[in-house]
Amino acid sequence: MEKLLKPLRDQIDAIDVQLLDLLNRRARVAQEVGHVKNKVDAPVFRPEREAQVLRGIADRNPGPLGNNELQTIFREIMSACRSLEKKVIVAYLGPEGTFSEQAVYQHFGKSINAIPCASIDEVFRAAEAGTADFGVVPIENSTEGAISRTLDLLMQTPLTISSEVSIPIHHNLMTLSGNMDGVRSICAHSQALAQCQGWLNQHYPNIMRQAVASNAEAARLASEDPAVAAIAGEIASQHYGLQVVSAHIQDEPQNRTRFAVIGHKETEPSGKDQTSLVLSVQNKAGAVYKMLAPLEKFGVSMTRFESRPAKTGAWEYYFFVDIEGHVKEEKIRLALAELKDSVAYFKVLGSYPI
Ligand SMILES: O=C(O)C(=O)C[C@]1(C(=O)O)C=C[C@@H](O)C=C1
Repeated sequence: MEKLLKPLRDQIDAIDVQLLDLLNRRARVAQEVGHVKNKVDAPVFRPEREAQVLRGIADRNPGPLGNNELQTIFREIMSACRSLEKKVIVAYLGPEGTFSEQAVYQHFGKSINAIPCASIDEVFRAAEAGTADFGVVPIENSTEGAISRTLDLLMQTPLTISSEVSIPIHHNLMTLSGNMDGVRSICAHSQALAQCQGWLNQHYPNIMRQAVASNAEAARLASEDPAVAAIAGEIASQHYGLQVVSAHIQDEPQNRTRFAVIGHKETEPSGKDQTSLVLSVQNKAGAVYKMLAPLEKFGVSMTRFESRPAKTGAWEYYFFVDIEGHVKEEKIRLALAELKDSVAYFKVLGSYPI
């Protein structure tokens, strides 16, 4: 066998030499880009450009490598090249081992400084104060709906949404021993407990459930106490030395969470974008219908519509609306100008690639 492998491995070695040369050539060009940007104080991280590069890879890919795998590789190549210009600092809802951390690396690649924060509020503060270039916060879960704290803070912040990341959420039940002998409580973030409640009711109806600050915190508790089981993602089990008792216990197999990347910089059009808005209208018959009329008039598609109580006690609502297109596109500009005139509250949260 070794005899057959040798010439094939020689081919791989020769290709790797070429890849090495090409990667470093690419990195040197990125350094030049960095010098050009430096002169005019332009942002290093350009989400619209990275989205275009990744789309281009998928469009031109002849295989046999899959688009997802190639995009993961190119994400890391860009992350490494970008770090030669500047290592971006990203604040996220920690501790380490959470799905938020996974979202951070999926979006920015590994060549960054990732800073775990204790709360969603702290992520906003870090990005607002400039301690971090960007913040990553959960915005919506496909099973449990909106993350209300994030929506409330998005309304108040001067930051804009510069990108969005969506990741599959797979929950696992884990303990130190890998079985449930002697376990008296199951700990997780309240969202995770809610996302697994059907499974828990069926399999462990008599074990107490306890909501804690994060799934990673639950994993940390389980790593210190054999009577505690945690529900968390795979990274947390590795991080805290736990064994998975049951994998993929979420009630909804397609469970996903969307994260917003927030920062001071607005994202330029990438050719395939969406815009997030917050709107409200007076509490009158037909007001919501009228609010949306300009979108229909200019042929703008709405991809999300979510209402939140305005906390006035008067049955008034804020509407979180996503539309297709970028604020810099003529059609969107016209539709929003008209919409703005007809509503009581109007805020553009950001335009970013989809
Ligand atoms: O095109 C740029 O602006 C670059 O800085 C290069 C590059 C890349 O490696 O392709 C790196 C960082 C940016 O976020 C976008 C792309």
